Amino acid sequence: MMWRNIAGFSKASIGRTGGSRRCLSTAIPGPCMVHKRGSDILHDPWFNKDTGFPLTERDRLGLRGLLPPRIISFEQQYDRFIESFRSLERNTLGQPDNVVSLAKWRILNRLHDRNETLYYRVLIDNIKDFAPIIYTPTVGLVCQNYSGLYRRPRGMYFSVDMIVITDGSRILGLGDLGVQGIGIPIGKLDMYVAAAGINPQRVLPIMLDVGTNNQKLLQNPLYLGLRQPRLEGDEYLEIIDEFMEAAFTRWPKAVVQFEDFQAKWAFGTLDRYRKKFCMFNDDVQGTAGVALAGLLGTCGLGVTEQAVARMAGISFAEATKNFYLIDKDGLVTTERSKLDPAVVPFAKNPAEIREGASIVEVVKTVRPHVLLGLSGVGGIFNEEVLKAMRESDSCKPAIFAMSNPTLNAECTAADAFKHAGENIVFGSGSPFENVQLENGNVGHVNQANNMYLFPGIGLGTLLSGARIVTDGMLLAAAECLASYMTDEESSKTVWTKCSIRHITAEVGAAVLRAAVSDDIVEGHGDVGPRDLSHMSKEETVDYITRNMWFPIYSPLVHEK
Ligand SMILES: NC(=O)c1ccc[n+]([C@@H]2O[C@H](COP(=O)([O-])OP(=O)(O)OC[C@H]3O[C@@H](n4cnc5c(N)ncnc54)[C@H](O)[C@@H]3O)[C@@H](O)[C@H]2O)c1
Ligand SMILES: O=C(O)C[C@H](O)C(=O)O
Ligand SMILES: [Mg+2]
Repeated sequence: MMWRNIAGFSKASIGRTGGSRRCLSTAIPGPCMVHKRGSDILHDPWFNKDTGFPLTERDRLGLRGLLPPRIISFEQQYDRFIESFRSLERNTLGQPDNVVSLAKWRILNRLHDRNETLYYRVLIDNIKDFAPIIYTPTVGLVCQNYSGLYRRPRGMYFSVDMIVITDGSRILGLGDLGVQGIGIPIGKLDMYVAAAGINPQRVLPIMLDVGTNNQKLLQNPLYLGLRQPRLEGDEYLEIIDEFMEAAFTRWPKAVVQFEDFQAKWAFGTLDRYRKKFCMFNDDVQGTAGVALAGLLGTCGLGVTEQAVARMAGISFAEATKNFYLIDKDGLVTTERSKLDPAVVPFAKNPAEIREGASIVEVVKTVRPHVLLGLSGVGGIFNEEVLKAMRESDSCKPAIFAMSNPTLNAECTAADAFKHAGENIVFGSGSPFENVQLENGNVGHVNQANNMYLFPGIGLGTLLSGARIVTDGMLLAAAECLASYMTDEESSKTVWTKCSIRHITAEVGAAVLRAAVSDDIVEGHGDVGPRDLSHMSKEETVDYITRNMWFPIYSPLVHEK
């Protein structure tokens, strides 16, 4: 673990460091804002500016001689990095996708390890190109190879706002990856920095190593985690309980995001903690919100409100009649033994459609409007299933292949448009290129990934000071996201067309305002609960936006 010495940003500590004898004096030097000197600064990615250190800082922080004399501006450094990245793209043309993706991840990761300000700036400005590398789908490949790729730990911090925790038991659709799953909290928190403007000094990725049941990893001599089977039952829960108590004792105002826990623990831990701690489960709640936004969005903006109103107007039992749940054993009916209580309301009458019916049978019988894939199994929306969707009762059927990473998607975008028809709405968890259709139009791909929701849920909750995340806050987030999908042909990609920070600010504001409605806001910093409740929608968006961190080099010494 790396301990970052960030002392020196408060007035008191500026006073303490002011007389540091290690500051080489020029005229009448002002105080230095950092305790570290020389190579310690260059090796700290938070402070490091590489060749961008101005002369005053080189003098006073003991950097002369450690850097080449020429000063390179931030913009030049930025352009140079982008040029190296593009040259890597050129040099790896024609090589296998996995090799290229990992090479791209390495060059970004090396920058992250060296200079965080530059790293986050290139990430924010090029989020469309870089999110698929630091996040889904390449992060899956990184997790699979993590023990071999590992170079340097990612930190320990003084103050924490956002924690993303995993136990590594269900990493994307790749199964149990043990400690190598740490790549997911790191990737999610990078998205928190890029999309929500959470200060990278205040995020904490956590991997709880409770063992792994992945035999290949247990036998791999390079595997970095505990070589023991996963803890189970009460022993497991005691560890999670201890973590939650410790985290909230240390950082009572933090928000904890549970990520990629296997279903068996995802639902149980959510029930156990959601009324007690400020936490949510991204895969359960964030994903439900994205799927809901997608469903509302496919109705078109005009009818979204009506759809919500109608949904609110019917009972849960009525609503479940419209859903057909298929798992690895086929369609779930009441004939199934040992039904999970959460599944019971969805179980169909076997007289209507047989127990265990395949996806294609269900599609042919039900002629659904929407096909939603969260199976983790690549390709199960095969040609036959997709062709059956042509008989959908909807004139604009929706196909969401939400499983990650790319190879685990239920179908590709190209296959969906080719087999199911050119009138479909397509969404996928991992990015796909838009598809050139035979009729000359473009088949638009929406990225139906919780990355459009969790940053706003986390940021809105944090800035509200709420101590729990309510259903109202989650529904507000989904409805807000749905409003970004319009029915116009040209705007089908609108989720990705708007800047992700813009979407996050709006989603965050919706979450915060829902927390106000639920009367649970406690305020954040100088902004009290009354201030929050008096803010208009626009003022709330503005408040959220003003609280976003942005990467620029800060001066490390006072000029005077
Ligand atoms: N796009 C997103 O934002 C997003 C969010 C969360 C999860 N996911 C993806 O969803 C996938 C599943 O995650 P999860 O947490 O729901 O996993 P899970 O293990 O809880 O659920 C998988 C389900 O798929 C069923 N299944 C397995 N094989 C099947 C088959 N051949 N046919 C039909 N059903 C089958 C299983 O019975 C199970 O019910 C993963 O790939 C994950 O990456 C995507
Ligand atoms: O990580 C992602 O890309 C989305 C989601 O949380 C998943 O588990 O697949
Ligand atoms: Mg996940």
